[in-house]
Amino acid sequence: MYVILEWTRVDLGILLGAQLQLPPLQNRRFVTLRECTVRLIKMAAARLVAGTGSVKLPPVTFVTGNAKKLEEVKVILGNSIPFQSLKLDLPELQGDPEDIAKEKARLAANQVKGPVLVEDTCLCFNALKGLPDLRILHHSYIHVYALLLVILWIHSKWFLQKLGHEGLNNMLMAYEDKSAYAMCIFSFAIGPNSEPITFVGKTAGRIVPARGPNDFGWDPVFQPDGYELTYAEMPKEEKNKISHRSRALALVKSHFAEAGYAFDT
Ligand SMILES: O=c1[nH]c(=O)c2ncn([C@@H]3O[C@H](COP(=O)(O)OP(=O)(O)OP(=O)(O)O)[C@@H](O)[C@H]3O)c2[nH]1
Ligand SMILES: [Mg+2]
Repeated sequence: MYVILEWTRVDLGILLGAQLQLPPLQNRRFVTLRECTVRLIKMAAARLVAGTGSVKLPPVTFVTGNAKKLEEVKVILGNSIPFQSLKLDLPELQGDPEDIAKEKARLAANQVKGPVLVEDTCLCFNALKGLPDLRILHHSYIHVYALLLVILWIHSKWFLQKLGHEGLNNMLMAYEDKSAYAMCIFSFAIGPNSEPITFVGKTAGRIVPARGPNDFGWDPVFQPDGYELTYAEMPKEEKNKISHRSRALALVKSHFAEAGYAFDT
């Protein structure tokens, strides 16, 4: 209640808002009791889970074998979370995307023996019933060519490389619905023996004939809703504002702010 009363005083309101990660005041003078309570409970719960206040963590290791992902993560995270990167080729797992991300985090934490962040990304075609984990088409191929199941299961990355952008478009040729969404799941594990948690970001769009530089996966064929440009054609800053990756990382940042982890520097 104290928070609510004092929130109307802008100076203290801003201070408390920063502490509680409340939405900025902007056009409103009040913040609801519910918002404050939810934030306080989430902070307390996150701190309890993290055991912070007493535990100091080494910097988080972002584990990926993908240099383009790393480039984007560096820009999006900036200095918000102390992290270093490690290039490891983690196995290309199959299954439910959140389970994949968690398993990647477990594998990475076992190798790093400390806090790790990993991510798993997929492109989902709505015409193909938004098949869960249409991770660059290997699942959609399964949908269309069930007999290739075993081969595709094994060669998910190889499959993307072989199919190419034209192949992605051709897959939807029989469908009017070209809509799709890009999904990114980050998973954070505090160490080898802790249960990883996940953060999901999605961006809706559609599949178009390839346009723009061809230096990152399916960026040239994915045009986000509300834009005339594909991810590949957009300036990087623009993609980073609306991307599946930045949306997932916004949740990661909130979690770190709420948990209040203390880091060794
Ligand atoms: O056009 C794109 N825009 C993106 O924003 C994006 N993010 C990932 N990808 C590609 O999608 C597959 C995911 O597989 P993936 O999540 O297992 O990644 P990866 O194996 O490359 O790295 P990692 O698993 O070591 O982190 C890989 O082929 C990535 O190149 C993207 N393509
Ligand atoms: Mg991978």
